[in-house]
Amino acid sequence: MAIEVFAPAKINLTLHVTGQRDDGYHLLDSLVVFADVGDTVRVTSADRLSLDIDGPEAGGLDAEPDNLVLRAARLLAPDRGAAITLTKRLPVASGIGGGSADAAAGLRALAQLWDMSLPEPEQALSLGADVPVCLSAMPRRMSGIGERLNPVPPLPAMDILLVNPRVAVSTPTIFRTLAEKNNPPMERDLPRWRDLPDFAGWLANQRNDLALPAIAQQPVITEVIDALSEAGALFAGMSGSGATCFGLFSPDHPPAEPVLRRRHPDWWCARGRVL
Ligand SMILES: C[C@](O)(CO)[C@H](O)COP(=O)(O)OP(=O)(O)OC[C@H]1O[C@@H](n2ccc(N)nc2=O)[C@H](O)[C@@H]1O
Ligand SMILES: Nc1ncnc2c1ncn2[C@@H]1O[C@H](COP(=O)(O)OP(=O)(O)OP(=O)(O)O)[C@@H](O)[C@H]1O
Repeated sequence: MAIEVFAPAKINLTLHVTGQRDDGYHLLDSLVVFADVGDTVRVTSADRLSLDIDGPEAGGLDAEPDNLVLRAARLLAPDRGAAITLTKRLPVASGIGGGSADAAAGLRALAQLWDMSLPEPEQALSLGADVPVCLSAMPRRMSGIGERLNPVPPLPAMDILLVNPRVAVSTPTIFRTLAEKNNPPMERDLPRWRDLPDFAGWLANQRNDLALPAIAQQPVITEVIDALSEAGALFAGMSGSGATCFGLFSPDHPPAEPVLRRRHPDWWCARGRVL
């Protein structure tokens, strides 16, 4: 039996860093969505645990024991076997949760293969702060260090363009170089957005507190955000700790993607729909 689970890209539309715990982890308040752009995890029965990686972004990763898909398998059942194939389409270390999305998809696929229940969010968190939200794979307001998940008001339909300037960014380094750790959260109750322009206007007044330290390390991020705005995005920003940026578009007015691709042939670029 083969089971295939899609691992959608995670996008932090907002990312407010509101404090730091004694163990060094940061407290967040983030509006997280997913896109129909992502990796695929496929599992089949086998005596021992193995991982193959293929796909256009496979070069960025080795099938080492610390691969998050293998760590997810061992968390679920330390001694069981399965042959896992990871098709990698999301750039590695790019702020769109690739590893966490793969871990969550791996947990789903293997829980089905092995007829087990999924781990609790606290357990999933031990694989990575983004794993609980990736397990939900729905728009969520994420807080705590990533373990508290709340529903959000209905979002308008939107298309998304993801662009990565092909620079890898280390999440711990960006958190470490963030100057101010105690920033205000989003408003207590999120508004009921009328439509996409209303939502984009609201986003323009929110923040990604990791953008400044990420831009200090990789100034090209500013160029990416500008290019997305030039391509007609109603709102453009950076996801997670970068360097991937996103532009939001009305489904009726698709982005000027060919122009962007022509001007920046080296950048990774993927267009999709917000799920
Ligand atoms: C930046 C985000 O992508 C926003 O969604 C996440 O908070 C990061 O999630 P992730 O990559 O799954 O993070 P982890 O693998 O758990 O942590 C990587 C490193 O980032 C830092 N980290 C991560 C999450 C968090 N709330 N506070 C932190 O300070 C820690 O130094 C940690 O060692
Ligand atoms: N299946 C995987 N896919 C991607 N990275 C993985 C995977 N397994 C382990 N890793 C390691 O995890 C690190 C972070 O990669 P990932 O792509 O999850 O970062 P990210 O997109 O910045 O995530 P986030 O948005 O959650 O911060 C990489 O340096 C990589 O070596």
